[in-house]
Amino acid sequence: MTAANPFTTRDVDAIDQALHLADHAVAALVDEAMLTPKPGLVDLRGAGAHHDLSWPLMCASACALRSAFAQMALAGSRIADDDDLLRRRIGAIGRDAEATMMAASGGINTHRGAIWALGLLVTAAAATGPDVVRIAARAGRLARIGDPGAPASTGHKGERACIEHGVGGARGQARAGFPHVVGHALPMLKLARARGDAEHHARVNALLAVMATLDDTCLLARGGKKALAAAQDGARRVLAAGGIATPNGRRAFGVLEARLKRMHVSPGGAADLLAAALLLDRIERGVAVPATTMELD
Ligand SMILES: CC(C)(COP(=O)(O)OP(=O)(O)OC[C@H]1O[C@@H](n2cnc3c(N)ncnc32)[C@H](O[C@H]2O[C@H](COP(=O)(O)OP(=O)(O)OP(=O)(O)O)[C@@H](O)[C@H]2O)[C@@H]1O)[C@@H](O)C(=O)NCCC(=O)NCCS
Ligand SMILES: Nc1ncnc2[nH]cnc12
Repeated sequence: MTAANPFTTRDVDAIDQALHLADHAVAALVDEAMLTPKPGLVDLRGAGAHHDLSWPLMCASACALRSAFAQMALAGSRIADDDDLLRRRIGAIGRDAEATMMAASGGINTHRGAIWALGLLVTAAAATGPDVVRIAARAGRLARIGDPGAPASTGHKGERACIEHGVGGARGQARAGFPHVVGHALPMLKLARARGDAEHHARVNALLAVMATLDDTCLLARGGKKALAAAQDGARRVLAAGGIATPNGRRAFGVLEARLKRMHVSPGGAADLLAAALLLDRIERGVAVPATTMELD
């Protein structure tokens, strides 16, 4: 006698979809970590303006988050008719994911902003299908819902920078429906590919398009308004010179990179939003998940 299978075909499909979205999220984080060159950030050349990070650590942190992203995506498809409950559920998974990240990184903040952004996006994608505008809009709606399980204050540097400088930070970006992802990174990725930039150049240009106008609390917390202005101005100059694929753009990129290095600052928020854009790009294009990421757990 065989035991009855407690799972319906719908359950199995939802689990498959959740794992697939989680693999996309991990792959997007790994692609972001390894993208080279990035100004002030960890890349294959080194730790940029950071003293405690490296690309293998960023990749290990990304891989450790697979299960959390899958749980969020599963919640997104299962709790489709009660957004308040869904918000509470993914808040709890997100806080657990932050603890998982800290355990994987030995206590270093590798991906807090990314858990927030990509977590909301995989949750939304599980219920909307591959339309990136709808995914970002639904993620924004979820981010605007209060979470009674969240502490009144995180006490993090980002929150303090938001109060001090009057900016929205990671929360504001999500609540607005990820305008820098949908309106800056993804269009630049498409434009750069269309004009024949190599894929890694297209991705660097997408990062610069985010940096050019983002109120990045990672920069503000470390170097104040001066650092933010240097990053925004430098990114605009590279893009105005034709982007990283051109000789003038590369020269401007060198100037930007040297300036951020001197100031010991890094655009960590823009890096998270690039990863968010790479996630949506993968979903939109129906990219096959590479076998290496499928086998990570
Ligand atoms: C909502 C939370 C993200 C908490 O936000 P809060 O502002 O309170 O905390 P921070 O962690 O300080 O800031 C958020 C991180 O988001 C990134 N970021 C910054 N600006 C923006 C922006 N404009 N738009 C989007 N994202 C932004 C940025 O992350 C990157 O920087 C980190 C590295 O910074 P670094 O200075 O090196 O490290 P620190 O440890 O801070 O300092 P040092 O000691 O090393 O000097 C790196 O992690 C990048 O990811 C900001 O840091 C969220 O945590 C929250 O409330 N979660 C609760 C769970 C939940 O509700 N989840 C919902 C489902 S997902
Ligand atoms: N590549 C990177 N370097 C530093 N901080 C980051 N946060 C997210 N990605 C990052």
